[in-house]
Amino acid sequence: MRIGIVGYGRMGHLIESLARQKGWKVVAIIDPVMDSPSVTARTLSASAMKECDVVVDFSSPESAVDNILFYAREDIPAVIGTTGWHERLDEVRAQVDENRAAIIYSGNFSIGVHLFVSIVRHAARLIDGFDDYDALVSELHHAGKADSPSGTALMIATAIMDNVKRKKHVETGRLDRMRAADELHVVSGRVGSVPGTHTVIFDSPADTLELTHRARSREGFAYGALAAAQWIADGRKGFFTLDDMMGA
Ligand SMILES: NC(=O)c1ccc[n+]([C@@H]2O[C@H](COP(=O)([O-])OP(=O)(O)OC[C@H]3O[C@@H](n4cnc5c(N)ncnc54)[C@H](O)[C@@H]3O)[C@@H](O)[C@H]2O)c1
Ligand SMILES: O=C(O)C1=N[C@H](C(=O)O)CCC1
Repeated sequence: MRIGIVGYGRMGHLIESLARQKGWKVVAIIDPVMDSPSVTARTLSASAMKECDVVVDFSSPESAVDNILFYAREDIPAVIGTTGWHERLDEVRAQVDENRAAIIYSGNFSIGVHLFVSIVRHAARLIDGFDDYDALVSELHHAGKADSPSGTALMIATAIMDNVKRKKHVETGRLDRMRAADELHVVSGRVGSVPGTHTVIFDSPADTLELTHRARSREGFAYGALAAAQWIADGRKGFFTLDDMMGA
């Protein structure tokens, strides 16, 4: 497999080293600012990516949409790990479908988080029948993270909102007021080098239920992204999520 890496930061470096361990060829590394001789180009172009069978993108929230539309236009199968752009999902999906492209995206490519979201979905269905229980999502990440809330926290919030009928809106801001009963508060903290901790709290007057996923390193994200790279480069077309891949 010949892989291109877009964004050569914390995740890009790890993807490179795990891809090489698998015997894949790293044929392009794109980053506008990273000072490294491994970087092959500063910007995306057809010529910079011409040898790639697949691209793995862990870049920045600001560049994600333009990058995805580039992969779609150039018909390069792509794994999008970058977060912070999901509010433009519908617009991006329409263009990807129009180009009959091959894209898989997820706010979190770790298999453990995929399982965690399934567990939360199931727990939310149970909690839906017990009005005494309120809910909250919290996420902690390293101080260098550029976006909040995390893409994972938004996936978890969706799993709760889809299943707890009394929760109708997600609130991600600081609250200088009382929280309404139909709001699901998603809170973010940034500290040190935490790779990613997500907690769901279901709280009643009598007790508290806490579900936590705690990543020990970034390896889980990178392994999942490389599995997705193999899957998306297989000739399939469409705009997929990690759930589609796991379901298949
Ligand atoms: N989906 C997942 O499993 C998962 C896991 C970890 C991180 N992430 C997300 O991946 C992204 C990157 O995370 P990170 O910790 O590696 O960040 P990072 O800041 O360490 O690295 C990002 C790199 O992207 C580069 N970049 C910026 N604009 C670019 C562009 N237009 N083209 C190419 N490169 C560009 C930056 O120069 C930087 O080197 C974030 O959005 C983060 O939330 C997702
Ligand atoms: O380190 C990051 O940045 C992470 N981003 C993803 C998110 O926003 O959920 C996944 C966890 C790590």
